[in-house]
Amino acid sequence: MRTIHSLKELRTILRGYRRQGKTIGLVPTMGNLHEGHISLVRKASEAADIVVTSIFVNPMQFGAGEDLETYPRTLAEDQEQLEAAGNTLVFAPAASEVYPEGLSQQTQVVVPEVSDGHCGASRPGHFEGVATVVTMLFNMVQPDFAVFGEKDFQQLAVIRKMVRDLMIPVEVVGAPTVRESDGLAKSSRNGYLSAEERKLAPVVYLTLQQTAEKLAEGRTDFQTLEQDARKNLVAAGLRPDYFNIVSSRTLKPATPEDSDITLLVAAFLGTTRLIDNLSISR
Ligand SMILES: Nc1ncnc2c1ncn2[C@@H]1O[C@H](COP(=O)(O)OP(=O)(O)OP(=O)(O)O)[C@@H](O)[C@H]1O
Ligand SMILES: CC(C)(CO)[C@@H](O)C(=O)[O-]
Ligand code: BAL
Repeated sequence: MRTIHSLKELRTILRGYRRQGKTIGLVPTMGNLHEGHISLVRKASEAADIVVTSIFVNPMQFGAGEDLETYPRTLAEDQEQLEAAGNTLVFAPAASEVYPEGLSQQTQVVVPEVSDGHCGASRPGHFEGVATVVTMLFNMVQPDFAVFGEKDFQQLAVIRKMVRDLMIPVEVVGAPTVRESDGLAKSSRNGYLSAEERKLAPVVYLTLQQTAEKLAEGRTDFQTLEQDARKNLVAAGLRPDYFNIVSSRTLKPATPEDSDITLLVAAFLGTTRLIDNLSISR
């Protein structure tokens, strides 16, 4: 497995693979890898000859006061895990390689509507940063397909819409959320939790499950269910950012006619912001 920092070198190597007729799968990440990321790499390696995992903490998707500076950077440990998972190339560029003219000069990709609510409302500019860097990664790697986790449900919806609208010739593949044994979705940011907070964290998934059960029983009083879920999180010591019951297709508030419904949640435990989701069909 090779680690490449320069775009020029990446392009040269990938050109060689493409000439040999090899298929390329991309797994975009911000590093500090865990079993969730590794499941994406394994999925990619089942379908592609060459798997490229990018590791880049993208400054454009972080807002003021967020954790850009403190976000864990653990390249050596990440490389070990990737090697074991059958990854071919690690692309770990510096910010100056991705944004040579800085952020303010950068063209941006805006994906309206689907970016608007939920995390998009709480983190203004976040999905513009994600859509822009993912477009750039697609242009840098030119993969046949790219794998993204369903843990970041809205992000996946934004990327799918962007690829459709801009006719980007990359297949977007979703992969299920990998969880700890107590249900907590694996996330790099779980590492910020104190031991005490970590014990409380499973309530996020538990609340999703309890609400999904009520929906499966046929309840359509969505606002009451959302309020109850928020109260449940508060009672457990969390500070909910949002708990929204939406149409899985549009991410707009669910209606009683919707058969595919997704529950989206973001909540703070201390200063750590956790996100999760659960989809049901009824
Ligand atoms: N538990 C998980 N299961 C499946 N995929 C995951 C999981 N966690 C992250 N991913 C996916 O891995 C890719 C890279 O995500 P990222 O590097 O932001 O990891 P993260 O652990 O979600 O970090 P953060 O704590 O910053 O949200 C994304 O497509 C994301 O959806
Ligand atoms: C897709 C991504 C790598 C873009 O920076 C990031 O948002 C992430 O890790 O989910
Ligand atoms: N996994 C989403 C990346 C972010 O929170 O910035």
